[in-house]
Amino acid sequence: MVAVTVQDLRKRFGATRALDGVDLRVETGELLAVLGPSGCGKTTLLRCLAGFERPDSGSITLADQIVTDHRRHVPAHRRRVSVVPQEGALFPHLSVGENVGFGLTPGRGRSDSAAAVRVEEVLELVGLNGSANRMPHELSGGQQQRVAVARALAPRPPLILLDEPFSALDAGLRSGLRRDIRDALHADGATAVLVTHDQGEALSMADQIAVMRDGSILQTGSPAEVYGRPGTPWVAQFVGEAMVFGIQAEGSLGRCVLGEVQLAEPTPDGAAMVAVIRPEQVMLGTEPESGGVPARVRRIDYRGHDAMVSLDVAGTTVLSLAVSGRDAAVQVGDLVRARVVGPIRTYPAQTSD
Ligand SMILES: Nc1ncnc2c1ncn2[C@@H]1O[C@H](COP(=O)(O)OP(=O)(O)OP(=O)(O)O)[C@@H](O)[C@H]1O
Repeated sequence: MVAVTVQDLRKRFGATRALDGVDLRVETGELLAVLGPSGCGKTTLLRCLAGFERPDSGSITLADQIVTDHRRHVPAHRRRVSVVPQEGALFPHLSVGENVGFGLTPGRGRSDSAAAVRVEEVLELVGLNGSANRMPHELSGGQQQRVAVARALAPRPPLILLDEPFSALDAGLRSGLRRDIRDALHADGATAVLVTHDQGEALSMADQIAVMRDGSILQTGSPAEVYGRPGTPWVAQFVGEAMVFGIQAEGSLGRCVLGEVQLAEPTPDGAAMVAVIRPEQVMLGTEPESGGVPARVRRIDYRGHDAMVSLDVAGTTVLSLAVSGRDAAVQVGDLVRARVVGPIRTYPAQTSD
């Protein structure tokens, strides 16, 4: 079932086209991440969904109700959309329980005790059971964001908007928090849109990713689809590490700076193409019979369980991802061999983005 439909949404600020025809669908119970670089229009899209901003044209349908089109603009407070901002969302003078229960007004068939049960339920979902009587200043930044998510979940809104909710937190804290918040949203059956410029956040949390650039959605798909079958070289480079090389293709084989490679799809002979190669597709060997092409190790960025190895291959910089304890151990200055494994995706050379 579709929970949110956005059609041809447009919004200009003076000469800037912040939204340039955005189309989007979010299924009920799904977490969709809108991923794009700074200034691509993510916040404007989020504000239009929340009802804080009125677009110039296009429509938004929320739970089968048109909330924005050329005639209508349902105001924010009547959309029942919950927003989890970057930080500082809690009322400092209210306890955790009072913060979470804030939107749960008694009446309309809801009793105080039902509200209290719901408060405990959502606090448990975000891993903060038994914290209802604590005050916000007694909590860490990560715990405060958990409370903000619990508060967003509590009234069972048709849509929860998360605006880079972990950007103010330490990197070390973020991965566990992302996992817990994703699990809490799923366990409650919530429909959510997360806006972020952080590809790691989008890949690890989202059911679907919509990649945005210059006010438009370039590609929508599952994290595996967007990473494994990027629609354009730009998407490949924005979502993960990717190298783009010129390639001479002949049927299902291609020749590039890394030698002969297998192509994911046959290419028309003679067509000008580029290849997109990910660092994990470049294997290093230390023996002459390893195959591939000669490469000089220029730099190693060690990251613990893996290392990003920067190579010079005939004057071109090539990256290889080496997994500790599995791949060849190399040193800066070594002459090695670099070989591409697996099928390579190609794109017409004129595809600039
Ligand atoms: N109220 C406004 N007045 C004028 N220009 C605006 C306004 N809001 C946004 N813009 C412009 O619209 C474009 C999109 O901005 P938006 O904030 O939606 O992007 P973003 O992807 O959320 O960026 P960031 O990640 O940096 O927050 C930018 O060029 C921005 O300068």
